[in-house]
Amino acid sequence: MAETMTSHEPATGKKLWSGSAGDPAAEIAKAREAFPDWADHSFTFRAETMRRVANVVRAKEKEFADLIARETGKPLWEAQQEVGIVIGKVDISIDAYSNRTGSTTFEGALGSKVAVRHRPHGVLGVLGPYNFPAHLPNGHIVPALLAGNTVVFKPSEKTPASGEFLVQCFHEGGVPENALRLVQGGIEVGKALAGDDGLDGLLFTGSAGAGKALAKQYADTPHKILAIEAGGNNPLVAWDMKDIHAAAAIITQSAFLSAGQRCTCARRLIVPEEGHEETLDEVLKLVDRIIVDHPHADPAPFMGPVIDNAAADNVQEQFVELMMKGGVPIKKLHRPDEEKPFLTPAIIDVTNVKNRPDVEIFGPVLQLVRVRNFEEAIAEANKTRFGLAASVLTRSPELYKQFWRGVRAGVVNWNKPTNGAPSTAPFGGVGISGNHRPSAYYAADYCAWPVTSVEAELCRASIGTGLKDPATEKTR
Ligand SMILES: NC(=O)C1=CN([C@@H]2O[C@H](COP(=O)(O)OP(=O)(O)OC[C@H]3O[C@@H](n4cnc5c(N)ncnc54)[C@H](O)[C@@H]3O)[C@@H](O)[C@H]2O)C=CC1
Ligand SMILES: O=C(O)CCC(=O)N[C@@H](CCC(=O)O)C(=O)O
Repeated sequence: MAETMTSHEPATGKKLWSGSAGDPAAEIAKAREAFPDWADHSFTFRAETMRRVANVVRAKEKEFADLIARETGKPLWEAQQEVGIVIGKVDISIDAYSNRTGSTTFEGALGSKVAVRHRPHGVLGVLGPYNFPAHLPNGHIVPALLAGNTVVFKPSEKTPASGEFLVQCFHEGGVPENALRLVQGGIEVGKALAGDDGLDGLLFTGSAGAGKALAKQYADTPHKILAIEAGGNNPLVAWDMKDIHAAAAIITQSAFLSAGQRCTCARRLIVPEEGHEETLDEVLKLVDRIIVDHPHADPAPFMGPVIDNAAADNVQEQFVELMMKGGVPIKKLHRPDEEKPFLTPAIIDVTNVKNRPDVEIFGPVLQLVRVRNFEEAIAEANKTRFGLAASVLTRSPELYKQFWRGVRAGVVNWNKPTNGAPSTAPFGGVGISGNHRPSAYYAADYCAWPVTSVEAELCRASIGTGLKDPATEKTR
């Protein structure tokens, strides 16, 4: 019998959704059946269908944002932003398909033409995380469908309702039911989907640990596409800022947006030993004003709860571990109600913690590291196996240049937060943050394979040398 699943509102504990886990093999079979027809449609047809999907989402914007806010706990304004990004993804992906994977022809040798065209892989799986239950899977689904693939999508087991809503929008917009299949379930269903022989590739967004497990699972199938978008232990260097208030706002947004549940959130604030106190005071003033509350509360909160009690327990344990290793809390992590996953923003000085765990604390915890000079700041920024996002706050273009060249990350920003990356650019990380298949604008790349054809309307001999001339018996 299929496993029963439920999802609960993190802010209230109320049951939001219940259903059954699905069967990935059955869904892949349906998507396989739909593939030839969907791939045979013109790109224009598929692009128009996607635009209709965007219109459906637009028409349901309020309802969708309300659901996302309730299911994830993120503030309503942030859920509204997420729905806006879902809509915007369609035009960006249409543009990206043409720019990254469209068709080109150019002159070849001996009057031939060289044509480069792209073809879809077949049936692609999409595994989504809970923190952006619509935007991130949508960021794979739209480019995959546009390129002519069909898709089987498994949302996070923590946000099944948002995943289901998203798929309904595609179907209402005219994507055939079997061209996009929904399969609900947890890790075991994810593993079964990823490992099914009928799948031509997998587009994954989630934790680095799961990414590694999937890379192992795919070791025997190097011919299958595997795109991994994982998390980070992201550094933010606050060095020599002119406007301390603005800098404090950037630091606060970087660390605590989405209650710290963005892969791009700053986890480490790296500051000069001498003269960082003013910046820190300003950050603390701002942090003290942060409202942590229900997603629909009035006044609107900056942060909601984290996704569930288990996640809150985990963040609390990681904070205590840092304290036990010698970390000095500057602003303690509080959980006002032990039964609920609301956490207040926390800052801890870990400068003297030896063997700091290089992990992603997926919650509102910022670790402060004091360093003696800018070289040390770059070295500290690179003290991680991850490599997703990094940012430097400095007045000096030279220091930014040094930072840009010295830091290993897929997103390297100057006087801007670590998060809030644009969908109009490639997005991905190095190290264990990914596998060199950046998504967002470059998602088009892994959704289609290029076919190069050297073409001529008539056969013409191309061997000119190394043959004997029949008339003279001489070698040409
Ligand atoms: N680089 C990026 O674009 C982003 C990365 N993330 C990362 O995602 C994480 C938070 O999301 P979570 O939902 O907790 O991630 P997760 O890794 O626990 O789960 C993601 C999805 O993969 C499935 N899954 C987990 N383990 C699996 C396995 N071994 N085999 C097959 N499927 C498996 C889950 O059921 C879920 O659908 C954070 O680490 C965050 O940094 C989140 C958003 C964007
Ligand atoms: O995928 C895109 O279209 C752009 C990248 C993006 O949305 N990045 C987000 C982080 C996603 C996450 O943390 O889960 C950001 O930079 O805030």
